Amino acid sequence: MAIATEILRQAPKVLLHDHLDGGLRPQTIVELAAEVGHQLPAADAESLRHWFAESADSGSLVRYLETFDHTTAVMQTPSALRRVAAEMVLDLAADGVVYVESRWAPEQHLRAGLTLDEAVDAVTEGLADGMAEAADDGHPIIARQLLIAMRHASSATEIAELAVRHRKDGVAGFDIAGAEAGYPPTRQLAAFDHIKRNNGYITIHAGEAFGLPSIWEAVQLCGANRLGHGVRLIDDIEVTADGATVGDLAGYIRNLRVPLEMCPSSNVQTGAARSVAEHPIGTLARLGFRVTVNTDNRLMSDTTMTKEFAALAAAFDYDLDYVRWLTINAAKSAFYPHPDRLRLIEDVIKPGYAALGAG
Ligand SMILES: O=c1[nH]cnc2c1ncn2[C@@H]1O[C@H](CO)[C@@H](O)[C@H]1O
Ligand SMILES: [Zn+2]
Repeated sequence: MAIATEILRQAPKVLLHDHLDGGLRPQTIVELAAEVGHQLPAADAESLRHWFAESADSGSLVRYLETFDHTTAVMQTPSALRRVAAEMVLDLAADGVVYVESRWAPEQHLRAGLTLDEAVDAVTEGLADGMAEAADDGHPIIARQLLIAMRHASSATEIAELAVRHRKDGVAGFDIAGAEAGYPPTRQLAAFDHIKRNNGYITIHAGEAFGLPSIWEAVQLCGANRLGHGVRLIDDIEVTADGATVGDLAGYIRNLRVPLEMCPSSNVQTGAARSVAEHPIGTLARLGFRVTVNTDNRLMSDTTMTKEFAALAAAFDYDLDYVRWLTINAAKSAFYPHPDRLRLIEDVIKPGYAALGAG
């Protein structure tokens, strides 16, 4: 039986892969664009919402990424970054998210003269605003950030240094994003090396628009502690009538519990999966990989954590206990101190599901 949407919304959820510049409220984009004189492809919030969802639904990661020109364009000042970050926290809290690591690429927010550090400070303040307001509303949430270096750019080491410098401000880790084909993770080896030398945490977008070599480099050469997407890991697995044959790379990832940040709706839009029902998450979860569920870009995919879980529950017949398992997977995989993670699981997640009759 399908889980009621309202139950999924109330269930505590942990979100590890959500782009700050992929989750703006359409109305906020309209207002911020008017302030800076940025020309939008649609005039009002509703048409803009449809424009993003339709344009991102292209079957190509490269075209999907073009839509971000219109979100980053309106996120160039401290007040805009702060507002967008605060609203992100509030929207997620209202959707039942209790912990989020929001990711964004500071280098894309310097066009109006901000320094990298000023940009990070603005987002840090926005996250604090959002957390305070959400707690007042009765929806407490912990919001941290991950800094992204764009994989085609040459500033990755500078961004890695920025991430280390702002660790005490809730910068939980470092990632690379952008077009994957032609930009292997090892291109940014020096940046990953800087993070590792400083005992920082790494997640890498890999195995989304490119296959196993990208995942292998990310894990074995760049030191990824988690994988963004990783859907193509399925290429290393052969499902047989009586089980599955798991290749060496997939076996390594499963054995060492490397978390997979899976984003079903986003993958259908970029063509990494044909449909949610055919998404590798079904097989990977069944085979015991450390699978987590994520939104990637709520604006572009017109999604929420509740919607992602509803789509998965419908496709794979998941019950609330399964949603709880996926949530605990995510909590265990957070770049958050271990004692805090345990507290989140024991004091928030488990009681939250118990109150809804699961666990
Ligand atoms: O699914 C994805 N794969 C690769 N890159 C992405 C994805 N979603 C967003 N971005 C890229 O990350 C930047 C910083 O947040 C975005 O501007 C977008 O270019
Ligand atoms: Zn992503």
